[in-house]
Amino acid sequence: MRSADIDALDWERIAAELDTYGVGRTGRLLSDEDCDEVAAFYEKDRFRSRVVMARHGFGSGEYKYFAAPLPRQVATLREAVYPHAAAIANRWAARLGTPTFPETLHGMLERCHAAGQEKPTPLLLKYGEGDYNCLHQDLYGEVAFPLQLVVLLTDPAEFEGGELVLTEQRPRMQSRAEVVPLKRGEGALFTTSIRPKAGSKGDYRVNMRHGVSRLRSGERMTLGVIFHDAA
Ligand SMILES: O=C(O)CCC(=O)C(=O)O
Ligand SMILES: [Fe+2]
Repeated sequence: MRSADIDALDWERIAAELDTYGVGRTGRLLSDEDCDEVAAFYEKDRFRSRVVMARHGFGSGEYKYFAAPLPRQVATLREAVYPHAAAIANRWAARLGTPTFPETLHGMLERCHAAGQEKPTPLLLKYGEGDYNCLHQDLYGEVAFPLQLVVLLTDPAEFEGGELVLTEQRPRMQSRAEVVPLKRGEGALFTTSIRPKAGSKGDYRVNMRHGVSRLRSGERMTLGVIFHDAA
């Protein structure tokens, strides 16, 4: 997809869903051809590290962080989605009374690099039967952008289970879960950790985590796009 296609997504709806639920489906971000091309990188030499999730207690399955330079499709997505995500992040920052974020990805990455966070964080994740991803937050240092993107690369007809799950921890209340069904090439923009939520007595802070439920059969691949770099 070109950045004009990304600009043409229904950002008003996506932002409204993020405000209410902490996650919004974006609609299609990658063509089927791009999904295949991005997934095929998994077997190529384009990564800075590979994580076998079971070794760290993160779940089961594996993922790889892309090395710089990022593949064209990934770089375009990260750059083109960022300004729309930053508009949402900055409205949240105003509500939370926290510092704002640069308007461009370039500005955000400069801030990361100045803080010693220089490693790219976009990643490919691969799950087979029985694999899952424990609830977590993708924070890699002091500098953190509050939203991130995930794109489903596999046709959902090719696997069972393996749902993207988010939990929302509310002060002095029980946690709420949200499951996000995605089509192939579709993305979900979601809260990395803290967001403001409107309540009857004004805004309060909720803490979110995300993960993936157990894959019952088949194979599932996703592209994760995190907007802050890692130390
Ligand atoms: O595979 C998924 O749907 C979620 C992966 C994930 O944890 C991420 O993109 O940060
Ligand atoms: Fe994650």
